[in-house]
Amino acid sequence: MAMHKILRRARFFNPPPQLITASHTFPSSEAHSLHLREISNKEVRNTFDKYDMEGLPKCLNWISWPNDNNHAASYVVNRHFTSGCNDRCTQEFSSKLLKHIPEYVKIVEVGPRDGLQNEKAIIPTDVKVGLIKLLVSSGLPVVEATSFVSPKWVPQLADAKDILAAIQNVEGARFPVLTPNLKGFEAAVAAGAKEVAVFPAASESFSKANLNSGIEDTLARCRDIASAARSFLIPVRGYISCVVGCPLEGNIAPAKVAYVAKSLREMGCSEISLGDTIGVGTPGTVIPMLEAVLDVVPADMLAVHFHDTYGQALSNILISLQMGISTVDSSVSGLGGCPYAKGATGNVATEDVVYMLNGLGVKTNVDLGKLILAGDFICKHLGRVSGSKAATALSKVTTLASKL
Ligand SMILES: CC(C)(COP(=O)([O-])OP(=O)([O-])OC[C@H]1O[C@@H](n2cnc3c(N)ncnc32)[C@H](O)[C@@H]1OP(=O)([O-])[O-])[C@@H](O)C(=O)NCCC(=O)NCCSC(=O)C[C@@](C)(O)CC(=O)[O-]
Repeated sequence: MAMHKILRRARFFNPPPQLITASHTFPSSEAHSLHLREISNKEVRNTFDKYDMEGLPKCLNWISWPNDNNHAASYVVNRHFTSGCNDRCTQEFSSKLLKHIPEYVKIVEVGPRDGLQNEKAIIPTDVKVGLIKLLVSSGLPVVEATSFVSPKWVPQLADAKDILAAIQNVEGARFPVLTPNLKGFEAAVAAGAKEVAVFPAASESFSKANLNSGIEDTLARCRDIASAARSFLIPVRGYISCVVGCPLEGNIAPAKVAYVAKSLREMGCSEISLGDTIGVGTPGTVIPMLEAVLDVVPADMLAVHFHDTYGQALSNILISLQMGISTVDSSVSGLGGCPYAKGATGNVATEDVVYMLNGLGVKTNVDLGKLILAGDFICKHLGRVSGSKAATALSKVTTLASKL
């Protein structure tokens, strides 16, 4: 195939990695063949210039940093794979399918808490603190740091006090912590917490399994926390677990979720996060649940919290955005799972959420390249590959770039 055809085709497969892959599949005997490993950057630039390909200057910038991994990664991630290259198509759709999508989405990173709480081997405190700092440096506005729960119930988070002490001077993000009862709330405040979260469930059985108390007793404890928090001017987030399905009871009726949401609102929670704890929801079950909750709590007070057990999290998030919700919980590298919800896998990966939002032209202020570095850091420590599809794909791109 003539080189200009290869390049023209490459333009439609706009991201550079595909361009590179394509180049490897064509014979280097071609007059202007683009065997990137064998020709210099200058020659690559000349080849692109010769064909005056629209959009390719972006590739050239990228190629001009071949030996700087971070640069290449950050370029690919931040410039090439953003809505920037899709502006036209985003605008076309915006009046129809995307008209309710918010311009900005607040991402609440729950990796250090929800992501790690289920890990069996105890992770050193300084690794958790290192992770939190990397997450903050990626631009995430809220990083849920830990939980002040019973160490007998969640041994992994027994170092909650030390974590808060170590991040007292970290600026740029808020660090809420989970508190199941007044004991936990008092310990959190003493350790310097400025925001807390309570976490009742919409399922009676799960509530008992997770908190050793039923829904009503748990709500009473939440009320105690909310009232104590008011006197400290501490905002309280209210989670609801099992909003579409429960590992013990099966399907959960939307009315039950709305009841708990209304109770949390009435006790003064500033934000209510709807948790699909075991990741069974699909848009088919999430929509009626959200409709019921939206009857009692406005969209700007709601967040969604999807686990990705069945691979449905991104579609559920998209639906939630279309229904006016603009706060999304996620966990770097898709870490996570609840120790009291058997079979539940990780939260939706933050990298995947940011990638999707970038593609939609929605602002998050998160630097995907830096976020991927945070994911690499914790995955290396855990000896595990990332659960994020976007991070995995983009890391391959970076590897290719570093070989150029
Ligand atoms: C609520 C309790 C404590 C009740 O547990 P309990 O056993 O009924 O509590 P208790 O009051 O009888 O006390 C038992 C022991 O725990 C101590 N204790 C009591 N409270 C605390 C505390 N705050 N901090 C530290 N220690 C505490 C207390 O002092 C006592 O110590 P002992 O005298 O035996 O030495 C327990 O069930 C618990 O800690 N549960 C937390 C479980 C948890 O963290 N699960 C995961 C988070 S939820 C989740 O993941 C869902 C979510 C939010 O992410 C949304 C989603 O994904 O959908």
